[in-house]
Amino acid sequence: GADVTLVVRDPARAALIAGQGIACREGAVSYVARPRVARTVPDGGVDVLVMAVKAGDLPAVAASLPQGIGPQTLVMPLVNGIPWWLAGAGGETIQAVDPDGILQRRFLPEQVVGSVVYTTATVEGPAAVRVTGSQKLVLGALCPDRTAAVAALAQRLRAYGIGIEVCDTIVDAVWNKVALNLATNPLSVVTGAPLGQLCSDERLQPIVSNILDEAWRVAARYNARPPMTREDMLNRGRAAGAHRTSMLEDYRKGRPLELSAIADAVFELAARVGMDLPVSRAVVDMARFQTMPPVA
Ligand SMILES: NC(=O)C1=CN([C@@H]2O[C@H](COP(=O)(O)OP(=O)(O)OC[C@H]3O[C@@H](n4cnc5c(N)ncnc54)[C@H](OP(=O)(O)O)[C@@H]3O)[C@@H](O)[C@H]2O)C=CC1
Ligand SMILES: CC(C)(CO)C(=O)C(=O)O
Repeated sequence: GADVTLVVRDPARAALIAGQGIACREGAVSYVARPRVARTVPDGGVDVLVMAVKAGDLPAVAASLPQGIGPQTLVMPLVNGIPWWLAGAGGETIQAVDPDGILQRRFLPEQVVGSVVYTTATVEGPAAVRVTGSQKLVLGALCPDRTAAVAALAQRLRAYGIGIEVCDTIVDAVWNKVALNLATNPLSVVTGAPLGQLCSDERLQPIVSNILDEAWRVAARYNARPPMTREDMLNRGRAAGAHRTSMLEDYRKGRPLELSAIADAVFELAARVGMDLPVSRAVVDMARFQTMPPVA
């Protein structure tokens, strides 16, 4: 297999995983993954850097990378929401996701692999992960002359059993997933409902549909054409059944909500073209309200 190093910043957890590996459950299949474990990203010799952290942690990750992560390293952010690179190469940044412009400065568009993650994964313990349902990773080059490099990476990942779709228009795929996240993640925090219920309950499903429509209207203003219809999205959500969104998981654990990338960045891009998203804003405001300490 590939030579994989898992970067774990917590020393106790790093020692645990180095000793016993990670117990993985994928549907009915269980196995132990035994990657090499490090506390920081190795300085050199890295072909592909996978950044699977919450969007708000990306600037800190970028700031901590060693010099050895240079233009020769492909960088694959497995992160929900509007990616920093959607700002383009013009020097403008998306404040909500890249407030100091560090991501835009640290990574060249040529080295970034645009990525969209469809999975339902839950961390069950310090060295245990569970994945339910089907998984898919959509990859695409940001620059046309990097298409072959991304195709080669996809080929390698497929050989390890990862479901990969390579897409010529990764921006469309990004907006597709952003719409799903904007429509379901904040509402899951407000209601506590799992995905299946959000997309089928007669009181919640219309809210989800309205937010999907709002997100698609913004996407259209940026010339993106998300490939899924509203009904495709609702069916995907229904199929996820009792799965709780990653944002609801974070809320229940008292962790920060990933609203900057999933909501604020969409509002920022919408405002640039003179649009407001009233239903999305109302639900996002309520989700934020849920995280405030109770009034004494
Ligand atoms: N879970 C899911 O089903 C799905 C998640 N996603 C998206 O994937 C991304 C990752 O989500 P998920 O895996 O669920 O998130 P988790 O919060 O479960 O895991 C994120 C991990 O990132 C680690 N981390 C954060 N900052 C650093 C750093 N500077 N150095 C090293 N490690 C760091 C955290 O470490 P520590 O434990 O030390 O805090 C944590 O283990 C998010 O954008 C999410 O929205 C997309 C599709 C589905
Ligand atoms: C499962 C899904 C699609 C829910 O919106 C997701 O991406 C998440 O939980 O963050």
